[in-house]
Amino acid sequence: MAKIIVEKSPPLKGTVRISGAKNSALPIIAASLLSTGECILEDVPDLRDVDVICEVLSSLGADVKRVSREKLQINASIIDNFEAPYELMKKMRASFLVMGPLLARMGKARVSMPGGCAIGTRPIDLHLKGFKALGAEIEVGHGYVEASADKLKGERIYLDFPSVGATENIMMAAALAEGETIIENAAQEPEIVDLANFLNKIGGDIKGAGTSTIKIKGVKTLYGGRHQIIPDRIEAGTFMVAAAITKGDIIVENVVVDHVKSIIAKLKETGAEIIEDGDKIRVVGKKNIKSIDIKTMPYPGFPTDMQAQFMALMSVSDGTSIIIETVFENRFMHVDELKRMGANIKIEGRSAIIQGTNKLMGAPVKATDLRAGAALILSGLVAEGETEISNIFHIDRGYSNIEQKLSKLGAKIYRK
Ligand SMILES: CC(=O)N[C@H]1[C@@H](OP(=O)(O)OP(=O)(O)OC[C@H]2O[C@@H](n3ccc(=O)[nH]c3=O)[C@H](O)[C@@H]2O)O[C@H](CO)[C@@H](O)[C@@H]1O
Ligand SMILES: C=C(OP(=O)(O)O)C(=O)O
Repeated sequence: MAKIIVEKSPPLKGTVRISGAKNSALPIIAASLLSTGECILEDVPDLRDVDVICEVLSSLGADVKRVSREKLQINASIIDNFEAPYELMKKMRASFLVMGPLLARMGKARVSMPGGCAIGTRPIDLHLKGFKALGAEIEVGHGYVEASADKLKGERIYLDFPSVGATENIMMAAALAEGETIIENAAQEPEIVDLANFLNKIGGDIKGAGTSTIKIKGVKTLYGGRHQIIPDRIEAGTFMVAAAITKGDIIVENVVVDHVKSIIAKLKETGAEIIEDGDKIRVVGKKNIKSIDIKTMPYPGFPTDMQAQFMALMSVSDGTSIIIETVFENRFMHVDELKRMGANIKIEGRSAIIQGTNKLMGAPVKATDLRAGAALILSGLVAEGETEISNIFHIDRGYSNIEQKLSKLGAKIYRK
């Protein structure tokens, strides 16, 4: 099994280009199932998760081609299967996003239950509540969810929590429903806006994405179209933390500044200097990293997907920090691994109390999930000696060419 080795590195310097967002690409690829024409998607990141969702689409009968490293051509004019099997679903939870499009397009869907994962149980009740409200009959059994409807009908749906996946799945199902669907307490993440923009480009009628109320007028047919995926705000944030933790000077380019406001605000609190310039952000790390408190929240709050990376940064800060995780109930798996490297962290319920130290030590550690893996790489950059990270398939789910991108900035990192 391959490992990533990170050695204590000099302050990182240079420019890094951010790839398209994983969390936009996945629902947009799933949404291509709604289209009867050809969809061309640009800036699709070269990631394991993207390969998996493409495999799911192919298994349903869609024609999916990677015409170049970051460009996909999807033709779902013929879909001859409405079942997404366990073998593919178990590789990635986000595969459940094909449920809404399949139901809308075929009137039927049979999709394996996604199951829990390292960061929490991650139920799908809100997705199912939405499908039911649109008129679908739902049956759950033998590890599968089956949904069927002669015709989906628009309805007003209130989400008890602004779930990203449920908002996306309901939005996709409602795009071809009869009449208007209103999602209240919808997720407001930039990836929701990107999905709505894509659906509108191929003939959909969606308003309000990016606010807590989304109105979807169902249309009869969705056609083909071309769309460029937005930049990955979490990849951008991870490199911004790399600049701060190594006390380096990095320009992150291809980033929407508005999407990383909370990350910028928190980095400034740690003392880092941030210079915004169009679609570029320069982060200059300072000698002294100030301790700060963080609470993860749905967008526009501080993203849970940046929690582990900031914990790595707080581990080498000048005082005591508190991080409260409110989005996932079990997203502290990286704590034990960071402690193996000398970090001083205590968990109390949903809070982590981090006492900064100036002495992290390289150690054999394992990536327990995607962002945990990123946090271990960041810690490895400043730890004495060598950090050997296993279970790196998690990292490959969401970071494209991470060793190459970091090496170009001067990091000592390689895969063996
Ligand atoms: C592919 C993708 O875009 N993944 C992102 C998406 O995941 P995902 O779409 O799975 O995250 P959700 O917003 O749905 O989950 C947030 C919270 O809501 C709960 N919940 C969710 C659905 C449901 O039916 N019932 C329920 O209780 C979850 O267990 C969790 O505690 O948003 C998360 C929160 O920003 C990010 O961390 C993930 O990177
Ligand atoms: C939790 C994440 O992704 P997923 O929802 O695909 O597991 C993530 O990107 O950090």
